[in-house]
Amino acid sequence: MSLFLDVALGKDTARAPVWIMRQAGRYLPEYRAIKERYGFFEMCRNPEAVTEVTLQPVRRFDLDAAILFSDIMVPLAAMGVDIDFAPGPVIAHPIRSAADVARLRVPDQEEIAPFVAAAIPMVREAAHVPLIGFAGAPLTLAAYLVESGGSGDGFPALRSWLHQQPTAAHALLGKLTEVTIRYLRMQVSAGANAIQLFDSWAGVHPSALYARFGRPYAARVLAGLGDLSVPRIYFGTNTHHLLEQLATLPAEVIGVDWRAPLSAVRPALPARTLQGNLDPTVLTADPDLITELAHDVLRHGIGGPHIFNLGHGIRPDVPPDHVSHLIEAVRSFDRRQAATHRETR
Ligand SMILES: Cc1c2[nH]c(c1CCC(=O)O)Cc1[nH]c(c(CCC(=O)O)c1C)Cc1[nH]c(c(CCC(=O)O)c1C)Cc1[nH]c(c(C)c1CCC(=O)O)C2
Repeated sequence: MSLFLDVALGKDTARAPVWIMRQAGRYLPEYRAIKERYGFFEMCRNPEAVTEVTLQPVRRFDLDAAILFSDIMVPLAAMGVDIDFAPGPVIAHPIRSAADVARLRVPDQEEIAPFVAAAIPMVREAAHVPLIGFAGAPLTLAAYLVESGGSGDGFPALRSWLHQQPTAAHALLGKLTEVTIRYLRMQVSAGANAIQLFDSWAGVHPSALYARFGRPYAARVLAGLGDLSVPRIYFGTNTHHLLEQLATLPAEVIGVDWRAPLSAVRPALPARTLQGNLDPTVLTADPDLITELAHDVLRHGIGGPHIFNLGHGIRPDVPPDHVSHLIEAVRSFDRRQAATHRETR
């Protein structure tokens, strides 16, 4: 086993394992060099490029896990969606009607992303740490499909659509759920050691809407992997109002964004490993401040199993040296000693 998998499966260890969301990305010069050669989407579809880019951060840094290099939008191409990246996803024809939904294909497990199936064993062969596979959660994928891209202000077109066309919405979410289960099962059978379900925009919805269109589909995806004995991580941002609902998801690990300290979230999520949650902008700060704020996160993580991560993806303006510094700060923190110190204070 490994520190990352032990903690993901609920072990409360002296040292917190660490990995970083978007750890392969534009802040790394070696990533930018490969992207220049292929372009982003081509890179995602080339097994050698996927393998190389997945390995870049684990070669450079002392990380406890690798994450498959891909994008949550990748499996949607096999459903017949016309996608581009600029750099965020852009959908040529937004999905808005029952007929749009009906046209979407539900491909077999082997058809969804054969290049990912080819890359995973190559990564496993070369990596000395476990590999996290991932997919987007149905409601977050729907956000891009309906909005036809990203949104700076809470995906209003999606939220309107959920109110206007609930039947079409449930049909879309049902198809996305089925494809996502197949896609993640493929990743695990190819060799992924854990999976993360990215529901990045879960938090834009009021609790009642998330209860109808979000949680049930995320729960179905996670339950659909229940027989595979790999840890399941569910990650969303801005989810403080949804914690009661997250507490009943079939996931071993809940990812938390940077807004609230882990100690404030922990009581609502009993018997779960928490993952997070340093504010990503801290990585642009002076190294001494990085250490101080990373140790704050670690102190708030005491009281149950904790995987250290950022509260969302790493940003392109981060100097790679600051990442090495952060990992060193996490490594040097003894959670048992800090807990004793806290009790005797
Ligand atoms: C919402 C979402 C997307 N993609 C993803 C999410 C969920 C995670 C999150 O909330 O951040 C998931 C994702 N996208 C990417 C990964 C790689 C694995 C990793 O290192 O974590 C993962 C896990 C690569 C990527 N996906 C994308 C890039 C940048 C593309 C480039 O290099 O030009 C990378 C490295 C493009 C992308 N793709 C998406 C956006 C919003 C963007 C643009 C944002 C940005 O500029 O960083 C959709």
